[in-house]
Amino acid sequence: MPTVQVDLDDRSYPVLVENGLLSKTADLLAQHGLSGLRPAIISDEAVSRYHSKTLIESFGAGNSPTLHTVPSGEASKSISQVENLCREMIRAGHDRRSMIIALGGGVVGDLAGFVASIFYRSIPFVQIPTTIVSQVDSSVGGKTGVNVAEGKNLLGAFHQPKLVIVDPETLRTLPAREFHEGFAEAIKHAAIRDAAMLDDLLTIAPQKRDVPADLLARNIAIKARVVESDEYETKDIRALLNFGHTIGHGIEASLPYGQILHGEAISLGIRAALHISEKHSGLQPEHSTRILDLLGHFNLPLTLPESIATATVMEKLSRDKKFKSGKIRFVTLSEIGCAHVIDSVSLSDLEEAIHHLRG
Ligand SMILES: NC(=O)c1ccc[n+]([C@@H]2O[C@H](COP(=O)([O-])OP(=O)(O)OC[C@H]3O[C@@H](n4cnc5c(N)ncnc54)[C@H](O)[C@@H]3O)[C@@H](O)[C@H]2O)c1
Ligand SMILES: O=C(O)C(=O)C[C@@H](O)[C@H](O)[C@H](O)COP(=O)(O)O
Ligand SMILES: [Zn+2]
Repeated sequence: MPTVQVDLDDRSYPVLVENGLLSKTADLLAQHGLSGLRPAIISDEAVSRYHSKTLIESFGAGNSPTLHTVPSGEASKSISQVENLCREMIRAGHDRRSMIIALGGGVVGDLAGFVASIFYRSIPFVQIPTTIVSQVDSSVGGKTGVNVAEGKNLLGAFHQPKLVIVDPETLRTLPAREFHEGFAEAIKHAAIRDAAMLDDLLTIAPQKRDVPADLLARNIAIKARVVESDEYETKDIRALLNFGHTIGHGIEASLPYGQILHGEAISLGIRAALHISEKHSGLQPEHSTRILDLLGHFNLPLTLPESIATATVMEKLSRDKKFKSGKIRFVTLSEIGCAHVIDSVSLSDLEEAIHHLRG
């Protein structure tokens, strides 16, 4: 089975990628030394409706997990849901001998991972991602957390999962819009590290919920290699995974959470970052066009909704975690596959790039 090993000393773990793995979860946990822990599944209502039965049935009669759900969508990535889930788990008798299984997209993974990082001062967790965003990106790397009105992911912790189980078959129940949005992150990985993968992504038919396991695994491996070189984002290497996110997060936080999906906001953020890359890093316009065409292939937005004011995006992005001492650190491409963090981008460059998204 395609497996991506994430090597992080005593926090290392494998990412297993194969159709049908969801129904084998209990055996996989046992094979990875996790069967002695009492499982609590955290999911959202839509994902739970489709997939929690298969997961729970994998445990048979013994060690049956408890199930805790939140409403579907970005608004659930909140500190109030963290408290609800922790209290529900305490009432269900969970303690330090428990583990969390996050079953869902990036919202569930980030939320459940954060709960795991603080519950009884931290318990282990396993990711079972069910969207493209979460399969290629959020389930790997240990960034967990929640949003606040002031901005995206501003509260959180680094907490690596013990195991990631990717079952591409779970994607078959994803609505079209949610399937498409995930490709913004997959395209981001190719754009920063692997030009050839752009052509492989173009072979995916956007109307089908079918992504080859080996292509998923290769895309996941890009993220894994970056995380291994800079787990805590202190060396300007992991920050490269933020390509498209400075303006993208600003756009996402400018509307009530969930109105624009994360991948959709990142598609816009990538277009703005390409524009800045042409001005500041010598990116050739035809390279931008290649990436924009691929975003278009997955029906991703490239034009900013009129209802979003530039000033609001500027205010939200001012809290970007990459900024240091008020200085903007921005991720650009000099060519496809070559990303850099630069500090020559000014506030007026950002404003101009947001304006560019209106055309
Ligand atoms: N931690 C990280 O490194 C990281 C990386 C990328 C994104 N993120 C975060 O991930 C979040 C976005 O994740 P997402 O795009 O997966 O959103 P999501 O988790 O909200 O899922 C999107 C929608 O699809 C539904 N859904 C999920 N899986 C389904 C399935 N298999 N069948 C039917 N419906 C399904 C969900 O109920 C939800 O309504 C954002 O909060 C973003 O900040 C985190
Ligand atoms: O894992 C990372 O590092 C990333 O930057 C992945 C991003 O796709 C993801 O959206 C992440 O949550 C953004 O990180 P943040 O630190 O800017 O919140
Ligand atoms: Zn992202």
